[in-house]
Amino acid sequence: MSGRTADLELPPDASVAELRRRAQEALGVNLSSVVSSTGVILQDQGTLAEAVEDGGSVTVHKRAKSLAAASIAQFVAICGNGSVESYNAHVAAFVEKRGWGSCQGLTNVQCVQASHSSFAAILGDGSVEVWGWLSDVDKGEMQLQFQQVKEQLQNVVQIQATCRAFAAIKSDGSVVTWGQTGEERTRLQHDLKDVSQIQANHTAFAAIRKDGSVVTWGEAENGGNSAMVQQKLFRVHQIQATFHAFAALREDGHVVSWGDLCDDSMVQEQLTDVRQIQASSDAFAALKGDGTVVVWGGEGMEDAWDEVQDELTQVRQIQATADAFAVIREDGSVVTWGSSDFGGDSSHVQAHLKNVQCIQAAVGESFVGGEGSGAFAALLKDGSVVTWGDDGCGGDSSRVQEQLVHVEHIQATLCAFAALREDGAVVTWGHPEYGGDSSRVQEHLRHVRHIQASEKAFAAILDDETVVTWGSDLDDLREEEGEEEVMLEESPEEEQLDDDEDWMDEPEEEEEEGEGQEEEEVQTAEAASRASLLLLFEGGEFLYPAVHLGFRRSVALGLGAQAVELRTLSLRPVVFSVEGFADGSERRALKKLAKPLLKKSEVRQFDNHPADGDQSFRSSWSAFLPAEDPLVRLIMNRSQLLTKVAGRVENLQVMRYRPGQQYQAHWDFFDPEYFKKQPEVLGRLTHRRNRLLTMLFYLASSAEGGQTAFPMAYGAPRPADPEDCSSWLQVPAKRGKAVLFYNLHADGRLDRASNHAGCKVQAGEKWSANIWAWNSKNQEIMDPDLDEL
Ligand SMILES: O=C(O)CCC(=O)C(=O)O
Ligand SMILES: [Fe+2]
Repeated sequence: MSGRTADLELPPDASVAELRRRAQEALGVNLSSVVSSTGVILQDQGTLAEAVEDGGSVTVHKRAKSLAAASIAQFVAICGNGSVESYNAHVAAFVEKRGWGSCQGLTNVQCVQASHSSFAAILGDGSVEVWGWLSDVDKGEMQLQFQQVKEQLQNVVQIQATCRAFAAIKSDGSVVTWGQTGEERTRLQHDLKDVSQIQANHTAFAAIRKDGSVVTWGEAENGGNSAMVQQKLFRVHQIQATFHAFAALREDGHVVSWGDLCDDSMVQEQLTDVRQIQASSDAFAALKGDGTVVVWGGEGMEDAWDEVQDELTQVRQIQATADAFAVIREDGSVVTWGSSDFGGDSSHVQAHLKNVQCIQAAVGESFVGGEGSGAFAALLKDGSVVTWGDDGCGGDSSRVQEQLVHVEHIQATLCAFAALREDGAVVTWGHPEYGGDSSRVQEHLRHVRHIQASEKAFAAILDDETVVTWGSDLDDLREEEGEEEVMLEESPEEEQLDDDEDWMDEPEEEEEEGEGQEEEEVQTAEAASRASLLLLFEGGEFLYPAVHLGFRRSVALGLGAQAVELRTLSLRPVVFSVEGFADGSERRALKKLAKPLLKKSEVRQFDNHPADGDQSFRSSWSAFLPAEDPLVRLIMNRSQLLTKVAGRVENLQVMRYRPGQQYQAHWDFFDPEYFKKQPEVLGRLTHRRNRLLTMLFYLASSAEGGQTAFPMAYGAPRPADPEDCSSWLQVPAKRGKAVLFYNLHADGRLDRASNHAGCKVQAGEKWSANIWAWNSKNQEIMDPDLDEL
């Protein structure tokens, strides 16, 4: 494992799971499958004796995680199995409505392309899904257009996007476009054949066809119309884009450019033997075979270049911010030109710019003619870093200079840098709102393997595969929402109304939310639209991201249905309170249905438990409700829509607790360790199959006590006393409310922090309904006989 080794001694009858666990501990990494020398994935509960011959070998695989960056206000998570989860306050609502917010719907994602405000993903079968709009106007328009072309989107191999439009290349070389592409559909349909590549700037597209000709569309003056240069556009093999123009590199080394602010007539003669083109927001720089550089376009950029032209020899690499260029020469020196706010002036650090290995650019946010700033960071061969450009954008790294040693790699957002050091630490500087301040997460930034930047935030993958994200927008979000109180207060008025026998009189409780609340939500949404964040799941199970304590999201469960609200109560275990899941008449009807069916609750016995079990462990009465009942079916469907676990829920169960009754601290998953002698249970747990989540909703609560409590929340150890609810995270069993929590991690590992209890009812009665969902579809698990642990 990256050169690390560990000696483990295990008896022949030790399980494969045990081997993996021990290896994980010893190496400090997450390991997924254990594979025999013949390539068979070994099942967890098999023994080593069965799996390996004497002197034989097994390999243990480490799951590689990757991160995908996103545009300004959105974020993309890549699940361990190549599926994707995208997320933000705006996007989430849409994704969840479509039902493929889960990793299931979007499996095998090949790539994701972000336009300014939305995403498109190519799925494994070559079809395309899109999501995420910042404004309703965009959304309506884009959705409509997408629906019109969706059927044509098969066998897609590449997608490109401008701010407002998408273009997808199909394997037969045809192109499908949607969004604001200009009203030229007929021409495009005719011209867009045999396309091999597409390049996009902010508002126009340029496609290279297999014969090297070019087809353009989109905003005409920004490159969407190439008629003026059309006869020169042949044998093109590469196109670069500024915000509003294109430059095409031909096989013969000539360059042709068109669009806004990109007049190349002054330099056309020099544009020969070009090897590479780099673009700032509005200028191009071409690196020629002889190591010189030619610049055109942009305001004042050609003049700036003129001044340094003598120095531009033996150039190896060109980098650009939005309004400046920097080149590394063969001898490791650096030459810069362009706006000093963007790093065009490096004179004050020239003495240090020796032996430069590579340059990273915080491009800056600039629109042509507008204000903005950017910076460069050069990584030297000795692992130190030199920066210049706008101080606030990372041009000034003096605050962290001493820490910038043995740097291996630098990443940049639009206005900040993060350096990964050899020792796995991360050093950040630059604009705090762009990730330049990582102090909030600094203690976690150890053993970092990889950093990734979006436009405004960073994410780091650690050696143990966890992901840490930072970027000050996230902090804003937190501050604006505030850390919610986790103990939900029960209002005494409501409690009184809910007496068991006067069901029919139960009034529908109305949420009394003041106007202040609404205002707060608007603010939160605004904050969210500015946030960039990367979230990542491993293993392909969709879990609602907990985000932070008090985080609220509204999930729409279909047309006309009221949205359900989830609020994060704990990050580990992941626990949400749920509002608006079932209404009063539904709850009353469920209770009525359950009443005649109630039996003493059972627990699935562990191997070493006496047959009659411990009576005080689970003392409630309960009933599995008939799945044929229309109401039961409705509720179960709704729970599947909410939790995105289609076809994997057990029958709905209703529980009644009377005074003194409880459910002591326990786990809802089945720990294979406890069922070694019960093959019928073990058989259901192969491939990390288990109970993924539990959703409880409270039907009636005249009870004192009876909370659902999580002893291990916030890092607490397993409780010594399984009945002591006093200091645990508690969710009151309040009528109409619900709680949703995950018993497993996304990859199927048991989350022991999900330990929970139904606290003792002191007085009155507690009625709740319970939905357990598995992480894998398996007919047998619907067998109500396989009861709770
Ligand atoms: O009743 C409760 O609050 C907890 C119930 C529970 O843990 C379960 O049914 O698995
Ligand atoms: Fe439970």
